Amino acid sequence: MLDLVIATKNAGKLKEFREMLSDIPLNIISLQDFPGIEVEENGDTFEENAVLKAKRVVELTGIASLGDDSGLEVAALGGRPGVHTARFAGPRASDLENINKLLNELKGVPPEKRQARFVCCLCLVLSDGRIFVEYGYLEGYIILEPRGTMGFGYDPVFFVPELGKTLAEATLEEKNAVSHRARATEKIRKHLLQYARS
Ligand SMILES: O=c1nc[nH]c2c1ncn2[C@H]1C[C@H](O)[C@@H](COP(=O)(O)OP(=O)(O)OP(=O)(O)O)O1
Ligand SMILES: [Mg+2]
Repeated sequence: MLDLVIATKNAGKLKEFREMLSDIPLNIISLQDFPGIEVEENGDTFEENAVLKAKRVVELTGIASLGDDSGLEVAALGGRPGVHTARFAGPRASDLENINKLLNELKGVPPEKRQARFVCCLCLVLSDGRIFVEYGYLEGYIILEPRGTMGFGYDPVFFVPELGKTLAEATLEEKNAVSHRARATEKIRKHLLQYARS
């Protein structure tokens, strides 16, 4: 069975990928298995960063890699925090600090004007250098107070109308049925199947 390195340090993303890709015969590893690898996420777009992550890992390991760069675009903030979502409240910000910064910036904005979307850009780089890029999106609203304990990142404040709950109130299966990451993964699936068979 071939290895696939998910080019992430985020345990929440990794858990979602493991579940979504469980039917593909690949041995899924991550940067937890390569603690020395640091990727500077200095791109101006999700795509640049997803490509940076996967290319760097292939360069350093020689193993095929899937990079995920994702984030939140909030309409009332003109699309911010966007590519800066992970460091919204500062370079080493925790999920809680980021959520608090977001809720503060949206203070006074009424519920119907709190539309947001999650964006996920995935980049698959094979060891022969071939590159595939796909996007997925999830529309929702930023609620006034965090709700739920599952998931990671901004999940407790992201309400999904099609689920009738926040992403942190959704099970892994429910989140994976609709999420930006799941939708991008569906589009990249055929390339992963082909790689697994190669
Ligand atoms: O499904 C999600 N549910 C909640 N929050 C999410 C989700 N997807 C992305 N996000 C947030 C987390 C982080 O604040 C930023 C991604 O930043 P991003 O650089 O892509 O990921 P990361 O730094 O956590 O891990 P890594 O770069 O090692 O893959 O957007
Ligand atoms: Mg990151």
